[in-house]
Amino acid sequence: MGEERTFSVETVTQEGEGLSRGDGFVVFVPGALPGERVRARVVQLKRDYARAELLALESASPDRTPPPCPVYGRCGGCTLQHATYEAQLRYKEAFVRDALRRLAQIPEPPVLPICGAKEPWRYRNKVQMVAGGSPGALRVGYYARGTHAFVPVDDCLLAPEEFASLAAEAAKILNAFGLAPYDEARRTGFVRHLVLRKSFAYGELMLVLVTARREFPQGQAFARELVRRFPALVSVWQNVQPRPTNFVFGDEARLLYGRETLRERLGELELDVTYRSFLQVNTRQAEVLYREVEALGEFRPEDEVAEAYSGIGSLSLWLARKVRRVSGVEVVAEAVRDARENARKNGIANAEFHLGRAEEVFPRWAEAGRRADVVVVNPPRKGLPPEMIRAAAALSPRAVVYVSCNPATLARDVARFREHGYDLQVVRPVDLFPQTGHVESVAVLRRA
Ligand SMILES: C[S@@+](CC[C@H](N)C(=O)[O-])C[C@H]1O[C@@H](n2cnc3c(N)ncnc32)[C@H](O)[C@@H]1O
Repeated sequence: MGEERTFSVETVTQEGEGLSRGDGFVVFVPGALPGERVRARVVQLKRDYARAELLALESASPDRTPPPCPVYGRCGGCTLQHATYEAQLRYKEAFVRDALRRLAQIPEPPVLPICGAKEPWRYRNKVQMVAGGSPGALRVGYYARGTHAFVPVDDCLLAPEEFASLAAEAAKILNAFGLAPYDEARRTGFVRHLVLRKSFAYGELMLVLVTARREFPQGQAFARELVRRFPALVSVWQNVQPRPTNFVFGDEARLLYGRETLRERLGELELDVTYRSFLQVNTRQAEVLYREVEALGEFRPEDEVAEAYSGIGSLSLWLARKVRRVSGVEVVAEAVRDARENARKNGIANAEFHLGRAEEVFPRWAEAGRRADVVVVNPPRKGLPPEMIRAAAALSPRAVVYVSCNPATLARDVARFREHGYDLQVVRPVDLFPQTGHVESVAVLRRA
């Protein structure tokens, strides 16, 4: 501990930490890039690894670029702003390839070049901000990495420009109403979060104020004031989260102004998005992702497709136009309702949506003798439970199209699918999250 040394950095992790392996011992140096020699001080020593604080660059990588965001490094959002976008794409391709090598034991993984984003800034259609500051001086921002320490952020460079002025106005109005940020320790105050959404196709805005208590007599006045200043605001909600949890939203909500949903378009699809439904946060790259699913999945007009984790049905509905029938399974009731409504609105009659846990619904289908020509899965970061993999294989599809937001769980699941007779054919990484270490992939597995 405290030792100061020079480290040669070999790779960068998804968390944006440089990794040095001198003498076989792993040292993470946050902020260092592959190929760099850095002076760093060891600040954490564990049995298998250490973490060191970057003091000086002895030789800088040509990938290095000054991070434009003033709170970069303090806010918990971005981890790769100090690398050029071209370098970020190289690193992300390597994350996917390395995970498949290490965790699926595929020496030469069939990874196609990553689809980078045309616009690596201001791409997010949604942000969840935290209320902080003090009574009378409420501000919005984000949590610092891995903690609940408040970092005020005036303008997040991943979010649309109007979010900065909308959040600032909301804070101003709340301060004028004497509404303070909620203080967990003292159990005082009112406002926990501000969630903002934008439809890129139509420019519509939605705001959700998450409060610690239900009583909000100024609610409608708050919404009216904001809408007067932001006519694009079509929907203002209050959500009540009385409990201290990591879930932003509580169960209870009230529409303060306007419509319940935001209108968005993905390709040819018109979507209604409620305030709590999952929509890929990068609208433009979501289209790129779905095009890749369509192209690599090699769907046929006579195909029966089963999609697990279908959300508000955007991918299922995208595919429904190319195949005979799509059946989606999703665990959130509102999302299933949205998906059915979206099917109706788009005049799509060959897509059906089922409420339930995919790992329970798929086995029931298999037991009932149901088959699928292609299974599509798009699970959360933790990937697929083993029973889901078993059930997907039991539908005996000719292919499984796996849309993943986590290369590590993708690689683990690819190895498990192999035990059920499905081999990895191809993977296409798609960058949905520029400036961060996250990477999305479309993997196609075929029956051997
Ligand atoms: C990554 S999102 C995919 C959404 C959709 N395919 C899309 O592209 O917009 C994952 C979805 O899985 C749902 N989910 C999580 N666990 C589930 C489970 N056990 N069974 C079914 N759906 C689940 C979540 O509610 C979420 O909508």
